[in-house]
Amino acid sequence: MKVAIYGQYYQNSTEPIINDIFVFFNKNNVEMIIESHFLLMLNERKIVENKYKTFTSHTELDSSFDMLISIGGDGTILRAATLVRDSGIPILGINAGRLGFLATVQKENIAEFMQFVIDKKYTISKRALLSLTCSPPNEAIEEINFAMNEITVSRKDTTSMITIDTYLNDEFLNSYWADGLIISTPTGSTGYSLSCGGPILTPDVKSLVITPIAPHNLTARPLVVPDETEIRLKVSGREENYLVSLDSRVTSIKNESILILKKTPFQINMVEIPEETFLKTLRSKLLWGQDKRN
Ligand SMILES: NC(=O)c1ccc[n+]([C@@H]2O[C@H](COP(=O)([O-])OP(=O)(O)OC[C@H]3O[C@@H](n4cnc5c(N)ncnc54)[C@H](O)[C@@H]3O)[C@@H](O)[C@H]2O)c1
Ligand SMILES: Nc1ncnc2c1ncn2[C@@H]1O[C@H](COP(=O)(O)OP(=O)(O)OP(=O)(O)O)[C@@H](O)[C@H]1O
Repeated sequence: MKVAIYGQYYQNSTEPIINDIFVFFNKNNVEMIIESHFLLMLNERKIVENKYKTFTSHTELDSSFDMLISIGGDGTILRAATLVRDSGIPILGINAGRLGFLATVQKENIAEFMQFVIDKKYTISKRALLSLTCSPPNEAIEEINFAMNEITVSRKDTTSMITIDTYLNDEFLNSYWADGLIISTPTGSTGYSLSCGGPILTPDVKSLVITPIAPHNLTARPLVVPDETEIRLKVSGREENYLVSLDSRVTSIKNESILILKKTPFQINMVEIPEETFLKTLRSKLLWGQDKRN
């Protein structure tokens, strides 16, 4: 078995996590290839010997890898997805962060959960992604053109709201007058969209959510549409530019550009361990069942 290991940060809590993973995988003859910046951080603190092979970019992650293990929070998983891209390599997230909606394996139970990995007792949860075409083209988007959570347009350099003309499959939907608009995948429905009043979708639902950010038309509400829908946006406002973000990556776009959002032809495979299902994560992160009155 061959796994890629990825993390963005080093903190004191990293050492025991790394220790648990490395002891377990070495004992079970699992080959580990470590992302080069992460290995450098670990080497500097003398946590890991220098004998491990490294990878530096997505081009080195091929089908010979069985899995990528992401050590961090949800932000680290979003970055891990940009390494894996369309290779199909499943991602398993070990939660060293705070919320850990996507990074589901808790750091306290690493050996137990890694045994599921070795025994192949896990399922794959396929996550639909969104991609963006911008006219005129925008280079910043083209390098990594997909979002696992959401694509957001939002106002820039101003408190003045923007107007977002929105079309679904060429049919006019609405002109949102708002701080911005979020187009979320089912995965992203528990992220930014949820904070703006959007519904939660389970990851296997074949839909997208269109959620306005603080709309001034008070009747504007989150809308769920089929994920085959082509969504076209045109933004206008007092400033010349506005922001577009794909998950954590942000760029500036000129007003009146045409944005077309579509589901990508590939998906990201997330590893789901039997005891750490989406519903269990939902219950625990949203504190469902904690109200002692029922
Ligand atoms: N007001 C908000 O809720 C808000 C604002 C901006 C961005 N975000 C989210 O943050 C993501 C970018 O992450 P970052 O690390 O760069 O920013 P960050 O460091 O500000 O983290 C944002 C928070 O969103 C959580 N999060 C991310 N994806 C999630 C998901 N699918 N389900 C539930 N929670 C999720 C993370 O756990 C973290 O607590 C965006 O894709 C967006 O979904 C949320
Ligand atoms: N490799 C790591 N080792 C130890 N702690 C980490 C590591 N990576 C991340 N963390 C901790 O998790 C925090 C958040 O990480 P990250 O940016 O990946 O997630 P996030 O998007 O903020 O999500 P979350 O709210 O789930 O933590 C970091 O500030 C840090 O405290």
